[in-house]
Amino acid sequence: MLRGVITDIDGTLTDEKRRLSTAAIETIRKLQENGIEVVLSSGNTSCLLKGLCKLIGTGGTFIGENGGVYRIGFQGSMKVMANRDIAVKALNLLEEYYTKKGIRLELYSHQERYSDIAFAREVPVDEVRSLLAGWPVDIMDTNFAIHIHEAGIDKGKTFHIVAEQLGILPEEFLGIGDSENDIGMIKAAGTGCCVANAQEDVRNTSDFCSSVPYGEGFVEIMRKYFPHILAR
Ligand SMILES: O=C(O)COP(=O)(O)O
Ligand SMILES: [Mg+2]
Repeated sequence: MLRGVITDIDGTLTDEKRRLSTAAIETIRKLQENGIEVVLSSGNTSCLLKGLCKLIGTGGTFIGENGGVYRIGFQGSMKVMANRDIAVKALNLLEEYYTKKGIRLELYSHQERYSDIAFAREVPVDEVRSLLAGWPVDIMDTNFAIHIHEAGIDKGKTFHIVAEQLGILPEEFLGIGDSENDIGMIKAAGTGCCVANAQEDVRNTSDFCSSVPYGEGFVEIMRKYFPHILAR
């Protein structure tokens, strides 16, 4: 039986311009009010996630920075899963290389990150991967940003810890997302889903993919798996 939902944010609850779907918010509220634990899981920062949990109306548990940070409930203290130093060193190398080419990387929320670094997708991710070949880091392209963090961290690994602390088995969760940073989480959840705009490798990992994209796709999937709560 499903007891929890772990959901990506950008591209799953939002559209391509990062605008939240109000229908998805309503759906999350109904799930949470009916005893389904909804966990937000994003590449974004803990600052943003803390606000979103409150404003959307979840139980306060989140995973941020692609698994690099997490918190259990509103009262939990935030835990950091990775050493950020290696990501910052990798960034220094990239900045040195791109500055010589006259390119300035646009960093995202640099001061608010505890475990990773993120920047705009204005340089080819394959080039970033080859510049950092052999470094003990993972590089994620989320369609919204390029992220770098210490190797071995991802939403899926941190999800296992979060599920245990919530007292819900990973198999009792529905996991849903849209891009490569969601694959570990979608695989780890008992039911793995993606929205119609998902990257090809995410579609191939999922048990079910919605017919419509973004927030509407999220709602379609929740109605399919929680018909008793979300009957129209
Ligand atoms: O922060 C990003 O790059 C994407 O965030 P997401 O994991 O919520 O899609
Ligand atoms: Mg996403």
